[in-house]
Amino acid sequence: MDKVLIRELKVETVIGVYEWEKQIKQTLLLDLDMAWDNRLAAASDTYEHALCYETVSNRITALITEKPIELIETIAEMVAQCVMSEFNVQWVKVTVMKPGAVPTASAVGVTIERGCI
Ligand SMILES: Nc1nc2c(c(=O)[nH]1)N=C([C@H](O)[C@@H](O)CO)CN2
Repeated sequence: MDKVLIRELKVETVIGVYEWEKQIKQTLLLDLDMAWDNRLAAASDTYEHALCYETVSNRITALITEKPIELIETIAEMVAQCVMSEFNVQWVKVTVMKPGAVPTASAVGVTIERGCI
């Protein structure tokens, strides 16, 4: 199955379980793999048939920054549900990384897959 990808989408937001985290913004990095049949867009060279990674990126950024969230698991689930319900994507893999959360790791994170191909 074809896919449309977003890599290392950087979102600054209030995220975390501890009190001090609720007072600051931190950086999240998101990777998305979205199942999408790219043949129609390619054959017609028509934007309307493409899954627009820019539109998806903007929507996800708005969604994540709407309100404070505690867990990156919640972010991953929100993003997956949004992409499937608003963009007609049948399968999505979402990775949410929180660089800096564990100083001795370059990043920590979660990955989920939702839907079926
Ligand atoms: N599985 C998770 N573990 C932890 C999370 C999380 O969102 N998912 N969050 C924290 C704290 O917010 C941490 O990032 C503070 O540095 C700890 N563990």
